[in-house]
Amino acid sequence: GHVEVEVPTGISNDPTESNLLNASQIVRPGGLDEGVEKIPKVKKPRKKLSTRWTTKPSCVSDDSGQEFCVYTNSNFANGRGISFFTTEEISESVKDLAAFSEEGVHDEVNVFSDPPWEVRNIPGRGNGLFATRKLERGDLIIADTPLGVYNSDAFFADYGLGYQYLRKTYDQLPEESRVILMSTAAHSPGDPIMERINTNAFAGEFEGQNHFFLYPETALMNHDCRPNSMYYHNTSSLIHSAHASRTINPGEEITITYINLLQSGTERQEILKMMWGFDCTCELCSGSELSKARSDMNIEKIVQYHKDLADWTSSSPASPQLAEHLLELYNKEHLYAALGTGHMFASLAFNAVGNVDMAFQHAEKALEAGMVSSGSVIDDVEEMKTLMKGPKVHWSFMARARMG
Ligand SMILES: C[S@@+](CC[C@H](N)C(=O)[O-])C[C@H]1O[C@@H](n2cnc3c(N)ncnc32)[C@H](O)[C@@H]1O
Repeated sequence: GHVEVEVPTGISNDPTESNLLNASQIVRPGGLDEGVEKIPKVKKPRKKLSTRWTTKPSCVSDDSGQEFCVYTNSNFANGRGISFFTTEEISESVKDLAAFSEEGVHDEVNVFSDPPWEVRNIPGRGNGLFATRKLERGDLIIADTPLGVYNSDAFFADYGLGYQYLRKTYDQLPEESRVILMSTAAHSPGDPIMERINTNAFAGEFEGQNHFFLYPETALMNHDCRPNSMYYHNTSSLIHSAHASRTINPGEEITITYINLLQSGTERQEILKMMWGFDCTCELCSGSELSKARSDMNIEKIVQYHKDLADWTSSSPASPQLAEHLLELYNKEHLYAALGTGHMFASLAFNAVGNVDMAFQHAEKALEAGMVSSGSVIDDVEEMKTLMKGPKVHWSFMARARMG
């Protein structure tokens, strides 16, 4: 038969598509695990890891004969459970991930006994997270594992049968987790599981293919075009964590971005309306025409500077001054989550003209910022570490000075 489910949209975790930034064009991907390193260790009794599916997989094929099956492990993450709707090959490789092979990997996540926030319902935007304590840049806000991971190729242009398989991903979870999943919002009527994926799931690459990840607690965060937190999704531990990207005061709503922020206000509003059904009334979107026009201009400049700084040909206008200007623009635009990228660019730009001291200083700041940056930025961590070990043997050293 066919899997016949419409394609969900998904809050993107894909750096090439709609992360805040895409700095990794010029750098090689590095350690994807940095995002969770600093969570404090708490000893807790833990259940044994199990890589065995707790329900017999049920499968369905598409037109080309590709099979997609529902795989559930109800013991995952200390009994929270997880369901995959993906290929057999991926279901096999998943077993080697830290999420399934490292004992205690989920002991500090999915714990919401004393969070620094509370859930409040705001007319016009549903539930949201509001800070109950003061948070500083880098502080952990929320970390959870997905209840569902769905291969995007398992979604086709029609409905019906496919929904039955989505339903299985849900039915096979432990009862408590089913309640949590159903308590997430759906912004359109339709199939209850499909619509929850549509409204809440994060899109990202997983084992070489695009998938949607449903993190039900993280899903409580509303969108802001100048968010005060930044998330990072670890595809090995399957932990999604959000950290403050600036100081957040008690009572303030904690927000993330659903989209690439380096787009004009009009573009942002169109996408948010189309994909999540709301008119963005964040501070930036409801500002004066003049302030919005200024912001659009700054964003255009930022996008151009990114291109220039990532361009290592002799015609590139990149320079340390240009990188410093980029950092100023991030601050002006309150794009605090992007500062790590700015420092990374600055470090390379200084090293490229042989200013090792400044290259080192910016590399340090880039690493400091790593925790509050998006996945693509964290990939740059290795790059900065290598540069700090030996700026003069790093590929960027004098790279622009030599071009003359
Ligand atoms: C991932 S959920 C966020 C949590 C949701 N508000 C709830 O009640 O569970 C996404 C949905 O929240 C609403 N939403 C998110 N950000 C919003 C915003 N800035 N303004 C209005 N509605 C928003 C939209 O309905 C959107 O489809």
